[in-house]
Amino acid sequence: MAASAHLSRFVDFGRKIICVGRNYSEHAIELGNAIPERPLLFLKPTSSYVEEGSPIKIPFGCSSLHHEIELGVVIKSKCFGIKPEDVMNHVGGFCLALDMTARDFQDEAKKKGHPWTLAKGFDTSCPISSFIPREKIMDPQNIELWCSVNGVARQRGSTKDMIFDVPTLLSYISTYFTLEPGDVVLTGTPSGVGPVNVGDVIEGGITNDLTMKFMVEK
Ligand SMILES: O=C(O)/C=C/C(=O)CC(=O)C(=O)O
Ligand SMILES: [Mg+2]
Repeated sequence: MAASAHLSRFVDFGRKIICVGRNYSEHAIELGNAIPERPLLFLKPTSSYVEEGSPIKIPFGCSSLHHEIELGVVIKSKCFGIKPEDVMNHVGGFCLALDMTARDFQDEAKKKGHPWTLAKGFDTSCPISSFIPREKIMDPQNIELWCSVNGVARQRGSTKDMIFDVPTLLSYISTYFTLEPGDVVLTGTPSGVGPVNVGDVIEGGITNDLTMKFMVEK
């Protein structure tokens, strides 16, 4: 099946987008957070997906929209309570994603002890690349991720530096959520997150391989 057909499958299935936060110590530190002892999870609705060719929209009232480049893991088969050594059998492939974050909304929510739903789950908060078949990424812990804004480098990191690796994350998540075909797990962002404004062009990629480009609009 063509890669694009796989993409429409996982988007059309419209299951869950499970996100991991603070999974790179340099990023946890840059925002003044402690290193987590267990994976920190939150969800985005599938209405947050946006594909290349459509813009990222700044949510109403947001004055600090941040980019976060992340490796996404696409689930191919239903599983629950899976051990780390078995969980990769349920992975169909990967994708690149931006966990767009209304940082001002998030800061306010953090102060009040409120959930991050508005900060992380608004429409267009999950720009996503085309599907990357599993065979193209033999080792998900050896991927270089980068992100630039208007051609200026902002983020560059290696998935080697994840605090919790992909099998550990998926196994942990599957202890609490049934993972289903089409679910996407965003594995956290390396350091270098920062603001974007109307008219900016965000590009992201995996070294020497897939790239994606999104324009920011009001
Ligand atoms: O706690 C914060 O201030 C911010 C945390 C995040 O936005 C977490 C992530 O989404 C991430 O690390 O990728
Ligand atoms: Mg993130």
